[in-house]
Amino acid sequence: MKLHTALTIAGTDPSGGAGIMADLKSFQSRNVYGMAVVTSVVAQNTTGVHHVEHLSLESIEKQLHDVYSDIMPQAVKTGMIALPEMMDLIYPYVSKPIPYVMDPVMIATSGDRLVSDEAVHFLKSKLIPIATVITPNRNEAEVLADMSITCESDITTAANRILQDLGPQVVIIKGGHIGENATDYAFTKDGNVRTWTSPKYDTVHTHGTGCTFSAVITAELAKGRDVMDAIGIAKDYIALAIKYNPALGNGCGPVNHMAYGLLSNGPETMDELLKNDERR
Ligand SMILES: Nc1ncnc2c1ncn2[C@@H]1O[C@H](COP(=O)(O)OP(=O)(O)O)[C@@H](O)[C@H]1O
Ligand SMILES: Cc1ncc(COP(=O)(O)OP(=O)(O)O)c(N)n1
Repeated sequence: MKLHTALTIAGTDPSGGAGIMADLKSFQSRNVYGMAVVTSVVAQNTTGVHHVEHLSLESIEKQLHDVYSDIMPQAVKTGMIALPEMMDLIYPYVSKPIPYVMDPVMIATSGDRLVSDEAVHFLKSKLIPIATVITPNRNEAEVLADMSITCESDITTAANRILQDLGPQVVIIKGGHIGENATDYAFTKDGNVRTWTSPKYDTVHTHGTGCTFSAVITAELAKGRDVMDAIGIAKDYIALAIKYNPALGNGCGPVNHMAYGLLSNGPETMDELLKNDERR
């Protein structure tokens, strides 16, 4: 059996909700063989980030070498890359001719900063220009476009600034923190604009939504799917994953990576599915 392959380069979350753990769950759910290079070991859970330890450049380089010299990924994504030196190291790997999805992770939902100011500068000048897709949330888009975003026309202005000044192929400004619905906006370098909307679920359990959304896009690009179709699948996946979140932990809990696979083709609810499962 030939499987498509995808790589994530990011930080960890021992509680399994965000970072590399969310990425690998997303790849697996989309039937893609997942690989992972760890940049930083983060002690975090649903209540916040409690400790961060960056791996040495030597360790990151050796991990990258061992992946790329053996199993070539068909798409790659980056998440938490905390330091400019790490970005410098990663640059030649993500500039290979495969789709590159960049989640410009800066701050966790808990409010904890995950990358340094210098790293943000490097992200803008070096990594974003070579990205196929970037997926900023509202705060990240504000930093990248150097403006505040309060309404739909601000989203268009910010996206155009990011496309023109920083040069990715596609920018998706995610709507988890803007507006009454969860509307995501994709703008392409050649002037196309598309939106995807789902209800905004009234829940605190959205830990790792950005990681999951960008990882599903990466998995679909690894299969050779068109970018817009990949975003559509990621949007349906994340909406169901949030709607059927397992309400774990004492704070902002993780999403449900089984929901899309179980529910996207049928009318059943998650409760009915679980009942059927218990009877088996
Ligand atoms: N409460 C919610 N209900 C439905 N979709 C949501 C909700 N919160 C976030 N999303 C979706 O999850 C994805 C991640 O968005 P966002 O929360 O803005 O990013 P981040 O996790 O990076 O802050 C987007 O597709 C967004 O529309
Ligand atoms: C190691 C690590 N990487 C990224 C994040 C941020 O995750 P994200 O999906 O943007 O959403 P929240 O977890 O902030 O809700 C993280 N927490 N840890």
